[in-house]
Amino acid sequence: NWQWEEAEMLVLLQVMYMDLDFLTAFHIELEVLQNFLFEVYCHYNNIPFHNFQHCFCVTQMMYGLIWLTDLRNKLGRIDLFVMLTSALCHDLDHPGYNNVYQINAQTDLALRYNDISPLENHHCAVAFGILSKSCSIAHCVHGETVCILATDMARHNEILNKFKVLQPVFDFTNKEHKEVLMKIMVKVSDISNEARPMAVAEPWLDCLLQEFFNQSDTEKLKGLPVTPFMDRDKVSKPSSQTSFIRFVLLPLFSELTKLFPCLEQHILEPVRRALKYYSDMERASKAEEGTTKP
Ligand SMILES: Nc1nc2c(ncn2[C@@H]2O[C@@H]3COP(=O)(O)O[C@H]3[C@H]2O)c(=O)[nH]1
Ligand SMILES: [Zn+2]
Repeated sequence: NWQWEEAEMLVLLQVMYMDLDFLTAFHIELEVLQNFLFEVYCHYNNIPFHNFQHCFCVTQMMYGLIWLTDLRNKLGRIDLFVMLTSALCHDLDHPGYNNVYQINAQTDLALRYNDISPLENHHCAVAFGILSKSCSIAHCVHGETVCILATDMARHNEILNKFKVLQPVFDFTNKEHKEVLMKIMVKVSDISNEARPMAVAEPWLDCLLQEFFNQSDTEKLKGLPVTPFMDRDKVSKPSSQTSFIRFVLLPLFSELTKLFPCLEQHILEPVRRALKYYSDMERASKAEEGTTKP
């Protein structure tokens, strides 16, 4: 992904919408789609991680997953449209400071949304604003809200557990089952950097840590509680990744792979390789620490 210019990413997003037949199915004029995509681009901030490039990667992953899992023949066109559009809009106007910060710093967003998923509610509100300008794209806004709100990691276990329970009896025609799968697909796409080749994934980790450290530095400056996994004095690249992969990525990705075994090589294997890479790095840095200590 690092090779694409912003204008190229906009064209690629357009191709994804065209390729999934959304323009014909929903009578969307090409110019309306282009204006919509440009508005989305304008509403992402220039911050280290939650920027337009992240939005592009998440949408691209969703597009890839839809093809790999043959969801075109399992879900309705509108469901696919909701998933791709949710991926596109899921971090709109992200300020670079997470929900915990919003709540502790009592920001306008936290006050507006009563401390309940302030960021995700804001991403939805900004998405509404953009979607309402182009009504031929504003399909099933309810579905998009549900999927975007599901990206709050505070709800991770709730959503994963729901999916686990449905897994053995999963039915693509059941509305409730479908909704949980759509949430899982958006969540998987959102945190899928480690499923990409290492040369792509590692710079993303640098960007994420830059945003994390920026938040914890601000928390220290303002005397707010310091978010431990963002503290530059406590986390390193390998420590951050080994626990994230073990406790978040592998459990989530394995569950989706049970429903779609073909995903094993695409999302599980690269993540296992990444775990080995960062575990080796962690061991090496511990060994080095051991030899340099007086
Ligand atoms: N440590 C770690 N956290 C990640 C990674 N990818 C996503 N996340 C976290 O997962 C979260 C998903 O929702 P957010 O975008 O709020 O913030 C994201 C990060 O906090 C990763 O590769 N490593
Ligand atoms: Zn995201």
